[in-house]
Amino acid sequence: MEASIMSGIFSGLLDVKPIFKDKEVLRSTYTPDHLPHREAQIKSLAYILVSALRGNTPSNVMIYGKTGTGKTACAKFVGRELEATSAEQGRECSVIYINGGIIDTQYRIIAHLAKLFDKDVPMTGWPTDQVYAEFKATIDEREQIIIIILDEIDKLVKKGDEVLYNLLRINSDLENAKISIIGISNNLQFREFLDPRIKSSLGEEELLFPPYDARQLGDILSERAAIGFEEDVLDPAVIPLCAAFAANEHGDARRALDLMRVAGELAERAGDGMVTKEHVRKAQTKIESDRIQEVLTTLPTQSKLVLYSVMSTGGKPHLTTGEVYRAYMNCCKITGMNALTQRRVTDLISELDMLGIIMTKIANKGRYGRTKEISLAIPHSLVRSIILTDSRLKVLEGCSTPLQRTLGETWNV
Ligand SMILES: Nc1ncnc2c1ncn2[C@@H]1O[C@H](COP(=O)(O)OP(=O)(O)OP(=O)(O)O)[C@@H](O)[C@H]1O
Repeated sequence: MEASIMSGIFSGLLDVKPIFKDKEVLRSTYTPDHLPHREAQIKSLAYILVSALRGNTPSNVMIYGKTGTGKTACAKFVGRELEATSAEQGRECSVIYINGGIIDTQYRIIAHLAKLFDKDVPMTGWPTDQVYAEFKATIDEREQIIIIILDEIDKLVKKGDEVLYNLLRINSDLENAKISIIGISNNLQFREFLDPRIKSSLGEEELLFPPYDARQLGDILSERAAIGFEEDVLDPAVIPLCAAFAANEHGDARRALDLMRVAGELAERAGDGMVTKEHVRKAQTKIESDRIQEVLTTLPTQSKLVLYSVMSTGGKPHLTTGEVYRAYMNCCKITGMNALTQRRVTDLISELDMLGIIMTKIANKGRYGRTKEISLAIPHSLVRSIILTDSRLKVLEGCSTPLQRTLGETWNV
């Protein structure tokens, strides 16, 4: 009996017209075989790396560009082609991808590289010199060229630049193997922070990836849609709308692809059989709200407390920094957390403003001078639900009334 109910549920769902042919190709982790509007950058990178096919060490390269401009996709694509061509020629050339935001210490990077070359190095515990020595000895057993793509290289350097310095000068200790680095960063100011010794060898070559415009994003989406969606499920207005939304932000192809995929998921879940402009608009709202949820959950506890203080003062539309600070001090008392200075809290307020969670505006109060007015930019319920999952702040649950009283008024929460 139960089995027949279950199969009934599934057969009902299977009757719905499928939207996706292959959803994976609509994700940002997928590297397509064709990257429209990046021909020039791909050619430049190939021109630099072709030395490897002649047995020479390619120059190191830095790739700059805002998020979603195809830096990673192009570097991986050229890397894949290089490995395939060198294999055809019988040359040893490997291209290794490392995300510096994930593998982010010198030790872990070298241990990870050593492991890729079958040298068993523990992920912690050895002196760093020993890990380097093992890695160098292993790769130098053969004549080979190793190209390391270091994505989010700026995050890596934030924790110290020794690893870059050491990798960039490793070739002088090697006889047979040679290493080249491709660094990727979406921080255009990154170069300015670098030690001059690193700057000159890392930036031997530099490539810039400009943002896409709406027409270019439209072409990228059309190629992806052709392999990712079933035929005739996209309303013709969907791709131009996704492209226009993403071009408005900053020409981010990842955002455009996410919009198109999420719009498809919403259409599929509703059993609509066709993706329309309405689904794209809903997808835009959903992505934005998911982004805010993520930002909220990863905020440091003190920032959460400041945000809660803004919310706890409830219906009052525009708060001054002083009012937020008084509410904050009260929240500190209730939670037993250390109170920061008003100056520091003002900095945290500015950070929350930049993240789009609160709004601040400077108001002119005539002879009283200028003052900052603060209000919440997201629903109270969202702040409440996420903030209160932080165990140190849980005690604030249901404390809104005392907080209002500290401001001497009774606003509605
Ligand atoms: N020219 C293009 N053609 C097809 N797909 C593209 C193109 N440019 C970017 N994409 C796609 O957009 C998504 C994001 O691209 P990618 O990860 O390369 O961006 P990025 O510049 O490295 O961004 P970030 O700095 O955030 O890592 C990927 O799915 C990628 O395949």
